Amino acid sequence: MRCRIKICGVTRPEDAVMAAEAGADAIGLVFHPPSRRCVSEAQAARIVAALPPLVSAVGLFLDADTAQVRRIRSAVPLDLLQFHGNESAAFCEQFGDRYIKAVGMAGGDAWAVAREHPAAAGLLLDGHPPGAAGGSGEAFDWHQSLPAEPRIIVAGGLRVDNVAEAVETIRPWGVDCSSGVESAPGIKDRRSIAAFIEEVYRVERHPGD
Ligand SMILES: O=C(O)c1ccccc1N[C@@H]1O[C@H](COP(=O)(O)O)[C@@H](O)[C@H]1O
Repeated sequence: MRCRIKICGVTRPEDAVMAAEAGADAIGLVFHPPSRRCVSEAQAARIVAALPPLVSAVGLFLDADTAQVRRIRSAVPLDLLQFHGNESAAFCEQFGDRYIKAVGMAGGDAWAVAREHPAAAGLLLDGHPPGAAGGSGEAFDWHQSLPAEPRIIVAGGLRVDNVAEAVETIRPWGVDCSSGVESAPGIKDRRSIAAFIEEVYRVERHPGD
């Protein structure tokens, strides 16, 4: 089974196209105003409009209120929602969209979040402490015991030089990378994205190399 790849924190249409052309399965749009990668609705709509077919657009929220999520959903054609804060299952499910629930692995309990969100399409394990924002480039201990779940997405501090170890150790459904493929916050780097995606493909073809 091929490990899916999401490139998150995209702020420019050209970066979304570049990621898709390099092989990304999904791109992420951050709707969290304090983030340096936060996009406006208009910016997000332009990015999604530039995406080729069969590449998903994921909208990332962090403890946003219902009205904000609804407003953005109706302005931007998103394929999936990603909730990166302390959102309850009832909150996440109210929108009727498929969603990914993030777990802050620095002190977070992945089993508890998995139990609390049986309807989540994905469980994204990130390196940040629960309650803090993600996108900080912090990895978590991939060798710790994790829920045996088919829907795990590994995030947090992934880069071209460590993604192979994460994939080999956890064998996740997907990986998600933001700061590790940037030249500046929100500005994606073509070579880093291409190298990152190639590395995921390589480790799947030649595990253990
Ligand atoms: O990218 C951000 O600014 C951000 C802000 C708030 C919550 C999450 C955020 N990013 C997500 O965090 C993970 C890991 O990112 P990184 O690769 O360690 O930089 C990923 O899903 C980002 O989109």
